[in-house]
Amino acid sequence: MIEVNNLTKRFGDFYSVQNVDLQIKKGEVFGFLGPNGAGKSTTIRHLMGFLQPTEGQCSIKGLNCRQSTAEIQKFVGYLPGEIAFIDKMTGQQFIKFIAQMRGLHDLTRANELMQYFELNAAGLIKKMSKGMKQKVGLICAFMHNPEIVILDEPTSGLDPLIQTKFIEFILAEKEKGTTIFMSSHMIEEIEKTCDRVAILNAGKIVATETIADLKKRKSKKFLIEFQSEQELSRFLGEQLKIEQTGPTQAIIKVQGNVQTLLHTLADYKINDLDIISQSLEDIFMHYYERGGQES
Ligand SMILES: Nc1ncnc2c1ncn2[C@@H]1O[C@H](COP(=O)(O)OP(=O)(O)OP(=O)(O)O)[C@@H](O)[C@H]1O
Repeated sequence: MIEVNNLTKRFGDFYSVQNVDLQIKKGEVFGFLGPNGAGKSTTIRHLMGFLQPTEGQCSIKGLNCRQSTAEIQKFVGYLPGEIAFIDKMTGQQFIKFIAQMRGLHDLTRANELMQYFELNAAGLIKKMSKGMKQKVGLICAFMHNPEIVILDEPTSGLDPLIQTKFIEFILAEKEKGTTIFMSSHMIEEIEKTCDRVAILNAGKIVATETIADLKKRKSKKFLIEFQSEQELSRFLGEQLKIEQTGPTQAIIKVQGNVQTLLHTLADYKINDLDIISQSLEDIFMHYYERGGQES
C-alpha cells in the first residue's frame, strides 16, 4: 500500500535520510519511531510528494508520490508535524475551507470528530492552544474518511485524556480497515495501536519489527534479598544472569521462562523478592541510544 524504496535525501553535505526501505500493507497500522532529527518528518514529506528524493522513490497504491501528488492526496489523509494554518480564520472556517478544497460537501464526519475530540472550533485559530490546533489538524486528516492516513506526531500537544481517546479512535479506524502510518514519540500509543514499527536513527532504519515480537522480548528482573551474605555468595555460583547490587542483594534478569529461576531459588533462604518488568520503552531506548545494537 505504502512503499519506500532506498529513499535517500541529502541537504548539502548532510544526509537527512539514507537508504530507507518501508513496506506498509493494506489495513496495517504502522509506527515510525526515532529520536529528534532522525528523519521521520523528512520521510513523511517525501510520501506526501513535497520533497524530491536524492535517490530512491516512494509510492502509495502503486502511484509515484512525487509524480502523482494530487491524485494521492484525494485518498490520503495527512496530518503534518507543523500545520500551516490561516490564522485569521476560525477553526470551523478552516475545516470548511479544507473540505471545499477536497470537494467534500458533507461535513457530518467533521462534526462527529469535533464532538469526539471535544473541540469547540468557533474561535479564531490564532487564539487556539497548541492542543486545539492539533485537534483541528486531526479533523482535517480524517473528515473525508480516507483509506490511508499519514500522521506526523498526532498526539503532540494533546492532553492525556484526549491521547487516550486518540488511541481508541485509531483502534476503531483499524477495525474499519484504514491503513495508518504514523510517526510518534509516544511509545505507549505505538504499543497499543500498531501492528509493526520501524525505528529510524540518524537517517537510517535500525529495526523493523512487529509489536508482538517486541513484546515477546520483554525481560523481567527479579530483585532478591538473601538472608545472609553467605547465601548470596553461594547463589552467585548458579548459571543465571546475576548482578550483585548489595551485600545480600542481587538482580537476576530472565527472558521468557522463569521456571529455572524459581526452581533454583527453592534451595536458598531469602527475605524478599521484587519483580521489575521491562517496559517496551526500555527495549526501544536501546535502539535510540546505540543506533540499533540491542543489549
Ligand atoms: N529543508 C532542510 N534543509 C536542511 N536540513 C534539513 C531540512 N529538513 C530537515 N533537515 C534535517 O534533517 C534531519 C532530520 O529532520 P526531520 O525533521 O526529518 O527529523 P524528525 O525525525 O522528524 O525529528 P523530530 O522528532 O524532532 O520531529 C535534521 O537534522 C534536520 O535538521
